[in-house]
Amino acid sequence: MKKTRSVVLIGMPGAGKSTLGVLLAKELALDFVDTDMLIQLREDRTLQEIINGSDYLNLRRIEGEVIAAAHLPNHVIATGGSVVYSEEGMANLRSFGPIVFLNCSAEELRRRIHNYENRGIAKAPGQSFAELFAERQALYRQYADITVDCDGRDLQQVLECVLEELEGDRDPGAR
Ligand SMILES: Nc1ncnc2c1ncn2[C@@H]1O[C@H](COP(=O)(O)OP(=O)(O)O)[C@@H](O)[C@H]1O
Ligand SMILES: O=C(O)C1=C[C@@H](OP(=O)(O)O)[C@@H](O)[C@H](O)C1
Ligand SMILES: [Mg+2]
Repeated sequence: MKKTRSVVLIGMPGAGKSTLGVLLAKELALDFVDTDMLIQLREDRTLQEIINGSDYLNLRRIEGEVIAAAHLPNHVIATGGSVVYSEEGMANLRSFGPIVFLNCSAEELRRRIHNYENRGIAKAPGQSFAELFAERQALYRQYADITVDCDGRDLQQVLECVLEELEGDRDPGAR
């Protein structure tokens, strides 16, 4: 499938996908979408309500369905941290443009996330942050076309790094 100009942001909750996504969309003159909003709109309830009303696997299942069916050319796409559990969803996202992994250390993420247990994270009950981090890190790396390290960088600096990396990644055939 022909690539569009979209850019897909992946990474742990707290990595900055939603916040950075808007800035990046403005900079690249693209539309912006946060896939968490697509899920909530389809379900007419919040992510936390989905988890409370069923469980984390149901949220992952719904997320996979929504992402696999989404048509998002020419968007900056901020995903939820659990998107990488859907192979079909990730294949669909990749058809729209490169996948950028916002890589943060566990220590930095812990500083940013204060409500790990009730933030709506799609994790197994009792799964520790360290366990979730390790499990996810492998998946983010597997799907990333571009990895940007975010520790020690403010939003503006991360934005500049992402733009620089995208500039060097213009020829998708080279990937
Ligand atoms: N590079 C950064 N430096 C400091 N704080 C950041 C940075 N990127 C994001 N944040 C902050 O971290 C929090 C989580 O950001 P958010 O965009 O919601 O992450 P995500 O969508 O990946 O879960 C927000 O308060 C945001 O302002
Ligand atoms: O990592 C996760 O399990 C999740 C992250 C959330 O998005 P952010 O990564 O934007 O916080 C949201 O999709 C959902 O609550 C599940
Ligand atoms: Mg977000």
